[in-house]
Amino acid sequence: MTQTLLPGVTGVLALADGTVFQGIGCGATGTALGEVVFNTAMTGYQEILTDPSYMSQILAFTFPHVGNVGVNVEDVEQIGGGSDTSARGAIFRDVPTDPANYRSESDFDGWMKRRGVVGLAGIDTRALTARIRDGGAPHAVIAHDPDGNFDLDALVAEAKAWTGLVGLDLAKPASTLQSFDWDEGLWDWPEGHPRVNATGKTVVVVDYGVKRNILRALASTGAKITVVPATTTAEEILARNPDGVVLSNGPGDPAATGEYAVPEIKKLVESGKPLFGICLGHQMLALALGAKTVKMDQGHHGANHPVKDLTTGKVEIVSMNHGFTVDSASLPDAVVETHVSLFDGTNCGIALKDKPVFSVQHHPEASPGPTDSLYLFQRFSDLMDGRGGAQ
Ligand SMILES: NC(=O)CC[C@H](N)C(=O)O
Repeated sequence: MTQTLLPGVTGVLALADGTVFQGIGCGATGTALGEVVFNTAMTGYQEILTDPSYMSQILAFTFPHVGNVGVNVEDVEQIGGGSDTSARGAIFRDVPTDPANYRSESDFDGWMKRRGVVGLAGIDTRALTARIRDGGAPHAVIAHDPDGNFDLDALVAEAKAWTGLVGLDLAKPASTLQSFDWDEGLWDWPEGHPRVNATGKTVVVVDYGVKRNILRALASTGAKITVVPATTTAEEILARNPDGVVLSNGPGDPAATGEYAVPEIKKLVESGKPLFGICLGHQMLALALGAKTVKMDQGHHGANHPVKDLTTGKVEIVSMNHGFTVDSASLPDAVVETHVSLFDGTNCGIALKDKPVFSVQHHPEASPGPTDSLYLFQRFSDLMDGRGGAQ
């Protein structure tokens, strides 16, 4: 197979099946390998690109104009690290624009360069999206070279050789190595993120690649928060005698954490402590309860997904970012399905019938929005207070 490089091309996306999208490079130069997913959110590009759950993925934004609000230090979701533990590449319809916003501290393109996010603009993102919709998320290499030197066959071969996210444990590499305390609350204008004086319950958050806004939303309920590494044992967690435990979001295949995380979560469930799982934490909890997880044909990545809370009958518009899902047919009898996606009927939440344990697939912290699901942090707080059930 020989591909023809068009004149003036400085960025390419080479898919494992040999398809090559050619356009204008932006952000960091070099190459990055990953699974290509599209995100339909119209805002929040900085939060999205710094969400650790996008590790080993290349993000295609369906919204065409990106960059107009610039970047700042407040909107970074990752606790530490760069594009090695979040999105590696980004694809845009238009070349990122200069910032025009009072919160902007720097331009988006320069920030991508410093972070090592390889960018590609000027391609037909609608064609790419339609392709992902029809054929699933492809393995690909994104490349940016201002001189336009690309060995397309070699890039396609690299994409083809990658074995992908199934079976890949990324929670451990995305996690903090050391425990730390957290007291920053949810952002509000004009003061920004407040320091919260914790008066409520003590919560241990197990970090599988946690987003800062999960910690902020918890802190804003008054909880005193300690974050611990992904490999912390149930015994070590319980030795801290927390009022509740949160299992965070994170990248990679939940089933690949079966060696170190799932057995510990099982013990946490047995301990009877209130437990709240989010996204990867939800999937791992489901595995610990005996259910199965599978790779989705169509992952969910966006900020306008309708989810129904079956316990109240209410529909919430939520932020989503997942490529694996809990197989609802595999849920054991002790588990109630509490939330479902109104897009495709996939499971979005579970609770245990006889224990204070629940979890959701979507992102209740949802920075930059929507905030419909913030009530779940209160539900967890109430559960720790012994008020209300998990469902
Ligand atoms: N946001 C998350 O926690 C993602 C969970 C998991 N890595 C998935 O893709 O489904």
